[in-house]
Amino acid sequence: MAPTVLAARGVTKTYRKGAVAVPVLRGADIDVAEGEMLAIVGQSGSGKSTLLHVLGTLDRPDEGEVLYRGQRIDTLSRRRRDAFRNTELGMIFQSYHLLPELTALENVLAPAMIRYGVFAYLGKRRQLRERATALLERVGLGHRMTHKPRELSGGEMQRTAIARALMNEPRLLLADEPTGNLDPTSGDGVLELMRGLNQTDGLTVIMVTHDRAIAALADRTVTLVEGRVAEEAEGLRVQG
Ligand SMILES: Nc1ncnc2c1ncn2[C@@H]1O[C@H](COP(=O)(O)OP(=O)(O)OP(=O)(O)O)[C@@H](O)[C@H]1O
Repeated sequence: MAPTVLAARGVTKTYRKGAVAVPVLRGADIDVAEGEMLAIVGQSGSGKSTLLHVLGTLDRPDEGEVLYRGQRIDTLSRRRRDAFRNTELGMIFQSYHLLPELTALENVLAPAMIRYGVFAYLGKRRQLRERATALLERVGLGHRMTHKPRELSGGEMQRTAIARALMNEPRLLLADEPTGNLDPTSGDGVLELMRGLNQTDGLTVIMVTHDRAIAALADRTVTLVEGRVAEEAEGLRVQG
């Protein structure tokens, strides 16, 4: 059994809209094993994105703990959480979140610029550009390096976002409805790419989806029900 790389313990999260409290997570527990591809499913509004954001330190739980290799990460300062995300995690989103004024290559380089700071970045520029170029080639975008996001298709934007997520050599890829805005063919390409990164490079992947056919590509599926994480029986997942 592979060791746990990321875990949530008893996580609660309630959003407040005026006087109304909306409890979203009510004691969620999850263990993500090193090297697995895990799908998180659940009805719309069940808290899938909230859980992913908490696991990825974009959001803090009200109660409970988030652990990375056994160390608390939810209690880190904002600065250390930013650094943690920059070096250990790659994240991709349904709407890509690329910087519109930058080319595909510059978007992929951005995490390295943040990691090293401008001066150190300039010193390593050649090797970092080589890495970014190789990543874009790997995701099939060798011919789109100088295109800006508006000049790319949805599938190409998501591939660029994946290349960017890989720039700082993360151990984990967190994906929130990565194919939600894509046509089936582009979506399949993005999923194949993620599966390949998991199987060939050993990247641990956590993917939120509302689509059980997509979840069936993962090694394991968990469901969010009433703010808690329910493990699915193997047969249930296959039947979808
Ligand atoms: N920042 C916020 N402020 C207030 N309410 C929020 C906030 N973020 C999420 N919510 C509410 O929390 C609930 C869970 O949202 P979340 O996006 O985690 O669900 P989800 O399972 O990912 O949904 P979907 O599949 O529709 O994307 C929803 O009712 C949502 O309206």
